[in-house]
Amino acid sequence: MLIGLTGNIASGKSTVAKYLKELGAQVIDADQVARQVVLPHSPALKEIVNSFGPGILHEDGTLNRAKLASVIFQDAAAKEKLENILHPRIADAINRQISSFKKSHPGGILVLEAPLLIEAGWHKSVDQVWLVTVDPQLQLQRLILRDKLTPEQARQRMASQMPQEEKKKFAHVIINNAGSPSDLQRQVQAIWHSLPAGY
Ligand SMILES: CC(C)(COP(=O)(O)OP(=O)(O)OC[C@H]1O[C@@H](n2cnc3c(N)ncnc32)[C@H](O)[C@@H]1O)[C@@H](O)C(=O)NCCC(=O)NCCS
Ligand SMILES: Nc1ncnc2c1ncn2[C@@H]1O[C@H](COP(=O)(O)OP(=O)(O)OP(=O)(O)O)[C@@H](O)[C@H]1O
Repeated sequence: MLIGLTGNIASGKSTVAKYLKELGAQVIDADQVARQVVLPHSPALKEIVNSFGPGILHEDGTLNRAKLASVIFQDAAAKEKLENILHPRIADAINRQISSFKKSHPGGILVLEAPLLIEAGWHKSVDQVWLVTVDPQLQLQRLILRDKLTPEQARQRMASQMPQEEKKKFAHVIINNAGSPSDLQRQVQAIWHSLPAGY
């Protein structure tokens, strides 16, 4: 069974994924895969330099993520350009991991944690969509605190994603992260234990 775990920025996906791992789930983290495809000398990094210029790299040849973020989160065309370079490669890498999991764990549960699961259309390939939701005020607070962004930068990042209300239409399970971390953990445990027997 493949579960697509999604939610907007700083909604709490990684925290949910951490609790799921404690329960024995295997998790693929799409943000992590996105980092692997842009390692130095990768074809994706070369394409990014061709599109955004050599100034998008640090002196040591690694991607300057903060600089790229400041470009794409205030320019929808630049964001689309980056996604066109990265998403096919991220999808290929994820599909390889899914195939290998299915071979090694027939009938097992695999979680794909992906912020853009629905925007990228990957929700069509999973068995269930689990959506982590959070009130925008709390989301803003948690995002500023975690990533040390200005309120303006945080708002730009939030505005670059599909509104949470729209995502609810695609969700089989909604995990409301308005409470404490232990409230969240209890919800995750309850959902996990309600999965059909055999998984
Ligand atoms: C712009 C980049 C370099 C910023 O890197 P940074 O280390 O600051 O952030 P990180 O990668 O940890 O992402 C943090 C969060 O930003 C949001 N986010 C990232 N990319 C996007 C995007 N293209 N559109 C909307 N939100 C995004 C997600 O909620 C994500 O969880 C990086 O996010 C990136 O390469 N994005 C493009 C690839 C992508 O679409 N990744 C999403 C996973 S499929
Ligand atoms: N219930 C909660 N109470 C307080 N803080 C929380 C709660 N849930 C998550 N957080 C904190 O909020 C921040 C965002 O959570 P998390 O990193 O899990 O979100 P995310 O959805 O994975 O974000 P991203 O899309 O950026 O990867 C983190 O600093 C996390 O520790």
